[in-house]
Amino acid sequence: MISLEKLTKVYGRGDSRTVVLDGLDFSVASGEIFAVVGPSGAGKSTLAHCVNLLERPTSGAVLVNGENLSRLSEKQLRVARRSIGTIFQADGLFSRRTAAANVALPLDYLGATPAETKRRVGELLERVGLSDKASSYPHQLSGGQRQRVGIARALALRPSILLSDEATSGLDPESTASIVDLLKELRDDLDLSILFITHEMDTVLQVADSVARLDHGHIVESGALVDLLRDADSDLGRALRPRRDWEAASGADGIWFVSYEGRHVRPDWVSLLGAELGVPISILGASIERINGVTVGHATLGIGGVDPARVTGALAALGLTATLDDAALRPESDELEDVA
Ligand SMILES: Nc1ncnc2c1ncn2[C@@H]1O[C@H](COP(=O)(O)OP(=O)(O)OP(=O)(O)O)[C@@H](O)[C@H]1O
Repeated sequence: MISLEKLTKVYGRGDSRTVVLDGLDFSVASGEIFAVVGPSGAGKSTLAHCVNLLERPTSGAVLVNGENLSRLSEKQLRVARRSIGTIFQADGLFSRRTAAANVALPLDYLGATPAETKRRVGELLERVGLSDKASSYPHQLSGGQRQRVGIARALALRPSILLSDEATSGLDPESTASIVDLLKELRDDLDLSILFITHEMDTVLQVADSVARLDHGHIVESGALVDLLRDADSDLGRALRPRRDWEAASGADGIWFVSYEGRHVRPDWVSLLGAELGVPISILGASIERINGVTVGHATLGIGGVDPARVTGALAALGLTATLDDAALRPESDELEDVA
């Protein structure tokens, strides 16, 4: 478990004083992937550097399993940092070392015996599905494979926390999906707390259990991913939902946007809704995803010529809530562009 308590980072003094992180409070439990999203300049990189104590916070605390890392001396910190493994956007591999030798680096640094190192590196490469690439050099690996080597190296010292700083940015969708699957496996098998910092909303949708949105150094919204997606009033939930539905809907009349959790809803709810309202319903966009073991559906419906209160009532009778579209909800509004 990692907790931030009133974490604050200020650069400069006097007129050039900039508060980059302003009293952040959140925790990432063991077995949880907590994503932090935010626009450029929100403070994401600064947060990553403060979490692994590459930079000292100006005030506030970073606690790992109850130990306050921000109070430790440099020497104590070197030991404590082993509990946090970090993966970066650029995998940071040494080009003249094989995959195995890259993974071995932290073990070499700690003075592990060659036999111990060999055994552990073998385990780690197997863990990330690269046993057959031990002798390959970074340039002989794909971007996704290089990132797997980076993950194996981050796990070498058995951390309880994994910090992912834009680790999937720049990867193609297939490699991203495979890294996301690997992170979820690691979360479950090793009970890791994973702090996943990114600007990629699509990836958040695939990977996160919980999400926080950072803006100008503040957490402006946070919650469980499933709850945010179902909350018709959540800006973050709206920004996270698949955009194709909105594109399909633009320009049409009487557009309703519905998000629902599958287990509470009858599969034939759209037909039932049409029968209740006595009008045809156009399905302008729909998608169903499994998110953290829960089926979450999104549907964009065209329902013309019906009093909105009747639509809301009929949806409520089916256990659904919905938003009637208006311009302010469209992702092309500045506000939502900023979120991503
Ligand atoms: N060493 C520094 N001195 C002064 N200001 C800094 C320093 N490092 C970062 N900042 C400022 O802090 C703010 C947040 O920067 P940061 O790099 O953490 O944002 P970010 O969310 O990671 O952005 P991006 O997604 O573009 O990388 C920016 O306004 C930046 O100019």
